[in-house]
Order: sequence, then structure tokens, then C-alpha cells
Amino acid sequence: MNVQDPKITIETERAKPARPTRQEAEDAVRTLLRWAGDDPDREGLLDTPKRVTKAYSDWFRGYDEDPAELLQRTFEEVEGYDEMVVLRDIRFESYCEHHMAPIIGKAHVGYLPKGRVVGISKLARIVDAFAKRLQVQEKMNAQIAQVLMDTLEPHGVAVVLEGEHHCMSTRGVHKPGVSMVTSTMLGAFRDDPATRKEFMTVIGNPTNRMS
Ligand SMILES: Nc1nc2c(ncn2[C@@H]2O[C@H](COP(=O)(O)OP(=O)(O)OP(=O)(O)O)[C@@H](O)[C@H]2O)c(=O)[nH]1
Ligand SMILES: [Zn+2]
Repeated sequence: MNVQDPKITIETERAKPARPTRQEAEDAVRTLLRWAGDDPDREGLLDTPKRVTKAYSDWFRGYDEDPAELLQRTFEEVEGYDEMVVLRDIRFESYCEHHMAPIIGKAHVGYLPKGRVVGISKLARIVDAFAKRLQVQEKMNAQIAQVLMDTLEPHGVAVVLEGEHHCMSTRGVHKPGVSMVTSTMLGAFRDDPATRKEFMTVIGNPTNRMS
């Protein structure tokens, strides 16, 4: 596993095309149902386009969230606490941008505060804000780490993701039970091996796991 370069470039947001109407989206689902080989006009499928577009609003809700905004509220009264804060085993559900298949896994997020801390639920919300989009795991990993670094300005940030890619387990190469492990280490986690080691120990070092 590579420790990534601290100068991560997050791709600049391009102007997105306008969203289609709900009717257009439902028509697209009807086309896919026909593409799958079924009949969208049979009774059991009549409401499916409506259900699928509703499900998309849930699965892809991250596009309507501003991760930096989620980190605006911080607390400074922590009696000088300046040790590592780690939230481990945060389940995430994301979607691979190549096949639109689920990526299901766990995120481990740590940071070394510099004066202020953030409510821990916000770390999980940040993971979701980036997960609930079409993603590649490396990009999602870098995005989570970078927004924490930019917004909290801590001594360092560490993010490790373990994901099972359903495009690999249920189709294509058909390899269930395989996890992709990625990591982004910034600041002290990148520069100081002891800090990185402490974080990896706390999360049960997924890079060393044998089975
Ligand atoms: N690095 C990386 N690769 C991913 C991720 N999600 C899916 N992939 C891979 O992206 C690749 C896309 O390869 P293509 O050859 O364009 O697509 P494909 O013909 O459907 O490939 P197969 O999955 O091998 O059948 C595949 O190897 C996927 O396993 C991810 O998050 N990170
Ligand atoms: Zn895929």
C-alpha cells in the first residue's frame, strides 16, 4: 500500500449538466428494464421506475451535500486534548462509477487535533457525503482526507477504506470476499511513522490481515 503524496489534487467541479425531469428518469428505467429482457408494462414492474428513481435519491444523496459545511461546527473546550481521535469501522455504501454497482465497506478516520475538535458523528457524515455518489475508492479516500485537512486544519489526517466491490464479486471476474484497501495519510500521519503506526494499531491494521 502506498502512502500517498500530501498534495492531493481534488478534481475541480465541472459544471454539471442539468438534472432530467423525474419523468425522463422513469422512462430511462423503463428502457433498462426492456434492455434486461423484461416487459415494463407487466403488472409487477409498473411502479418499478418510480421506485428506482426514489431509490436513486437515497443512494446518490451525496451530490446534494456539502462536506465542508458539515464540518463547520467545532469545539475548542477540550482541556488541551491533543491526542489522536479515531473513528473506526464506519460502514459505508458507495457505488462504483464504472458499473454503478455497490461498493460496501468500512472506513477508519483519524486526525490529530490542533486546538479544536469536531463532533464525531460528523466524521461519519463526511464519509457518507462522499460515499453516496459514483466513486472510485482511491478518489473517495483522498476526498475524505482532504476535506478534513482543509476544514479542521489539524496536525494530520489518516483515512483507510476497506471496500468490497460488487462489480468484482457479482459479475466480471466473480471474486467474492475480496477487499480493496486504500489509505491516505496527511501531515503527521505521513511524516511520523510512530503516529501512523499508532493509528494502524488502533484500527487493527487491515494491511496486515491474513484472512
Ligand atoms: N482502481 C479501482 N478500480 C476499480 C474501482 N471500482 C472498479 N474498478 C475496476 O475498474 C475496472 C474497469 O475496467 P474495464 O476493463 O473498463 O471494465 P470491464 O470490462 O467491465 O472490466 P471487468 O470488471 O474486469 O469485467 C475494473 O478492473 C474494475 O475492477 C475502484 O474503486 N478503484
Ligand atoms: Zn465497478
